[in-house]
Amino acid sequence: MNINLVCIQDFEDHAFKVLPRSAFDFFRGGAGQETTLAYNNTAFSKFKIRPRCLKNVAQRDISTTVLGEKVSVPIGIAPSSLHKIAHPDGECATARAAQALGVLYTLSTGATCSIEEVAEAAPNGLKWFQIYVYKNRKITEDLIRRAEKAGYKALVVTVDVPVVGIRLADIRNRFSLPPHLGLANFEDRNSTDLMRSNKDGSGLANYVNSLFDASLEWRDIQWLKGITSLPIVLKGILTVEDALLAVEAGVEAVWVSNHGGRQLDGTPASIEVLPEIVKAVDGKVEIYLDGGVREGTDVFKALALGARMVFLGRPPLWGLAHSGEEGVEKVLQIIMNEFESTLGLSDSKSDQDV
Ligand SMILES: Cc1cc2nc3c(=O)[nH]c(=O)nc-3n(C[C@H](O)[C@H](O)[C@H](O)COP(=O)(O)O)c2cc1C
Ligand SMILES: CCCCCCC(=O)C(=O)O
Repeated sequence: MNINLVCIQDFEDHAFKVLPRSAFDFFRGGAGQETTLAYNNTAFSKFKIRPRCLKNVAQRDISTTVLGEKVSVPIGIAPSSLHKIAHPDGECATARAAQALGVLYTLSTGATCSIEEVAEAAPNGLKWFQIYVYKNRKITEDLIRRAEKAGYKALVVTVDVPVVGIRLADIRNRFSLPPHLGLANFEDRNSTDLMRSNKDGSGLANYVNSLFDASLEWRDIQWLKGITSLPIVLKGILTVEDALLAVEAGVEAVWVSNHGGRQLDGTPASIEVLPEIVKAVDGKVEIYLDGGVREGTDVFKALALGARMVFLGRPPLWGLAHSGEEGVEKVLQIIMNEFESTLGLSDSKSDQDV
């Protein structure tokens, strides 16, 4: 391990050097002029930490619980697709690293290792499964059955991708699934081949816009609740109105997110809208946040503003690109250490004090 890589930005800089350009752009990029992507990365600096002192922080506990399950830290791994583009071990390596550190891992529908392979690679780690709703509902239902059977503990339903965001870099690069890789959760080659059809731009956009169900409505959450007993987490909420509708729909948690700036450009940073959502939801369900979390101080700020957990999207991918499982572990350790240090320096013993 290169000891010069001491923060998450160092791992991103390293990934820029080693990944093919279209892969790096796919992972890093956002939608449109990337204003939301940039807000996500800068908005944390608007919030300042008020440190207290002399409160005996010799013993610090960074663990917490999420939907009733113990995790070693309130930092989880957000779902992201196509990990084998970053490293041949793909999502199995990411899940193993998460398991080693007691970190919650969320597997994407668009993974390059299957639901079952990841469950086998990290049998003792806490794992959630992220689902997209397909026009062909049977596809979604089958994925849910497999996730239940394989021991995933919650369903993360992503609601901010009725169509794919306009990702200019992917269009310019004609981004597509490399020929040696497949969408491991699908045996049907025809649909996977849609992701390779990049003559007019992004193959990923062709796939999503052809297959995902853009007619999804709030009442479909009842359909999902009716076909699974897993807790449901709604990912991609950015307004008080939708957070309240989510609570009314009976979901277990709301995940505040703008999809890492990859969907609608011009939306606020997720950390900006967190306080109003927390206030409106008033403790009725758990609230999580992702988008631009890169340092332990960001974790602290999100918790102080009412999030129960934060999630990392790109950082594990940078670790994976560096050295597979070991690199993901290193990235996680860095931010866990930073968070523990922030607790100490602000005179907090645990997330209860934040
Ligand atoms: C390369 C990449 C692929 C992603 N794939 C998915 C996905 O399959 N499902 C999903 O719900 N979110 C996906 N996301 C969004 C992340 O879950 C998360 O919301 C976002 O990356 C958080 O922002 P951050 O990267 O600044 O941490 C993806 C993000 C990236 C960067
Ligand atoms: C099954 C393919 C999923 C592609 C969507 C990936 C995604 O959400 C992203 O941001 O990229």
